[in-house]
Amino acid sequence: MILTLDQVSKEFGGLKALSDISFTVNKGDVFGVIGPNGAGKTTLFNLITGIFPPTSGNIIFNGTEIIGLKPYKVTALGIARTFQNIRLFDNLTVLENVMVGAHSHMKASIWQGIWRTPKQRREEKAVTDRAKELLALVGIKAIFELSGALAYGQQRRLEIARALAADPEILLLDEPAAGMNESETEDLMRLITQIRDMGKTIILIEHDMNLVMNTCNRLAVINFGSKIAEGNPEEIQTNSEVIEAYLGKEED
Ligand SMILES: Nc1ncnc2c1ncn2[C@@H]1O[C@H](COP(=O)(O)OP(=O)(O)OP(=O)(O)O)[C@@H](O)[C@H]1O
Repeated sequence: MILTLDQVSKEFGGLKALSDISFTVNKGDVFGVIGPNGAGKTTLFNLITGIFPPTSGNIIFNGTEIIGLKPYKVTALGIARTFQNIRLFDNLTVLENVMVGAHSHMKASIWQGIWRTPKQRREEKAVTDRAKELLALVGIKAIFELSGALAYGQQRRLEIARALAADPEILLLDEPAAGMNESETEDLMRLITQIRDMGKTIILIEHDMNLVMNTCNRLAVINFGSKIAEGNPEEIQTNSEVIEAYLGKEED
């Protein structure tokens, strides 16, 4: 197992956003988290990535408790994410946006930054080369354009490249298909499978059930902050409580 959530709860004031959520993600999983709007899915990602701590419960990554760690520490340990609302630096180029994602892995100190030692130049070149590889992986060619000039679907793929630049063991994707058309979504499905084949573990929040059922090997269903089911896609699709709470309804 690579990530374990043990009875994790989160309250905001009087609102219980998550109640006693437990599940285990294994290395190489594409683990889906699904459920109606407002169920608590993004809150789950915020807890895993250290945006805020849980009210109670524990989160264990590779045998280490990660509760209370700052987001940059969680990233440095090996968990990177994308956001539901795209968060790119529009005034940086596509390539620079990915290079920013590698920041937590750059070893050269600020003094080396000023004097630009050979070590730093070597490191910079390695980061640039890696960023270009990742952009090729996600299929973006316009690497010297400002990121704001990219089409929406491409911006979502750029976010994935940026998260991968941190070389995470686990990649958290928050609604990566949101706003994508059918062919963009199909490309995304292939990309997710490719990233898994690179040895990464993926946790995916997504409303597109075709994508979820075709890419995930395991799923947890959240409803009103509680986990109502966990299983493989077939088990989830035939679970009557899940159909009642979520799958039977039209989602936006
Ligand atoms: N920082 C916060 N402060 C207060 N309440 C919050 C905060 N973050 C989330 N919530 C509340 O927690 C609940 C769960 O929200 P969350 O965004 O996790 O749901 P979600 O399942 O990701 O929904 P969606 O599919 O619409 O993105 C909601 O009632 C939301 O208003």
